Amino acid sequence: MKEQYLLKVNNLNKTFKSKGHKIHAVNNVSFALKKGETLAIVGESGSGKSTTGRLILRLLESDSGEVWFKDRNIIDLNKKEMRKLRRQMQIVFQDPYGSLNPRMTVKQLLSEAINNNVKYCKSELNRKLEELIEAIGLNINDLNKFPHQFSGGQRQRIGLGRSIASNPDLIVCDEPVSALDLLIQAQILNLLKDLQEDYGFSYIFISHDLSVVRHMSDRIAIMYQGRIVEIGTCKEIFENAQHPYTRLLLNAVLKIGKHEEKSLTNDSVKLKSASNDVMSKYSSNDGYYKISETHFVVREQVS
Ligand SMILES: Nc1ncnc2c1ncn2[C@@H]1O[C@H](COP(=O)(O)OP(=O)(O)OP(=O)(O)O)[C@@H](O)[C@H]1O
Repeated sequence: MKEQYLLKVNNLNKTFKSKGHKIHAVNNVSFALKKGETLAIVGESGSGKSTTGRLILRLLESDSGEVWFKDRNIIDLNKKEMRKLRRQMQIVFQDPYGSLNPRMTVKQLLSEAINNNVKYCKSELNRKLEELIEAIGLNINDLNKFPHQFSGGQRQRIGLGRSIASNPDLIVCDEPVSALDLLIQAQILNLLKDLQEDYGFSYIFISHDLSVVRHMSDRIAIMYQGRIVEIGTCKEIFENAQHPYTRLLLNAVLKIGKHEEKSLTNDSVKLKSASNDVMSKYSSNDGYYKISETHFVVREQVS
């Protein structure tokens, strides 16, 4: 793998079996990510975004494909090697509440993450705790509180604190703001950007909402039914989208009007029926969509 890429994903595949049906959740997905870069993965519900994120961190095992992180194909690593590497690859979930142990104080939650695979002495741990609580915009007095004593936005800050505690290189953010109201969303997005500036993380930012990723991302990958159908810089996607499905997602954002940039993609039923119309051109007789390779839009070829 070339030096400049932190992560390179090659032909990743994952199929699930559900009630006798086979679902190709991730279908030949390839992309690369540079150090300090943010790549957004956007698509409607069920398009395979979360599965892609989980495969990259090996929270889920792929059927085939490669995931090069720095100079190693992590698919080949054993459990012990992977556990060690996980300090460098973290995930932030939509609902941090589910991943925060309600019986642990913030101090315990953050200390556990700081000490993950490394043992710090007490004074060094306290110094790291202070630095971390300040970085996520909480107060030193908050260290003794429990998760239920915080708002949703504050809980997301704690989740983020746990993810950055090991100073990772890559953070997969899986819909990190979609459970929050608009004002709090903006605060968390700003925090993510500030942290990236200070610490140099690379982000894979998963969202169903193009308007959320617009000010966050260097590049955007559009996913539809397990495939990346278009990938380009933020400017290219917003100003010169090539794929009909990308244009459909953009229409959903822009329909609201110039002044209030808010996405209609939350209305997944409406979007689903519209996308079925748009994509029916590419549909095969057996009911499964086949997006021909010629409609896969890549502007930069990665090697
Ligand atoms: N453990 C599983 N077992 C069976 N099917 C699964 C499993 N996980 C995901 N799927 C299916 O794989 C497809 C992709 O799911 P995935 O969660 O990756 O999509 P998504 O784009 O992240 O959607 P959402 O935003 O709703 O989470 C969906 O059809 C989903 O139902």
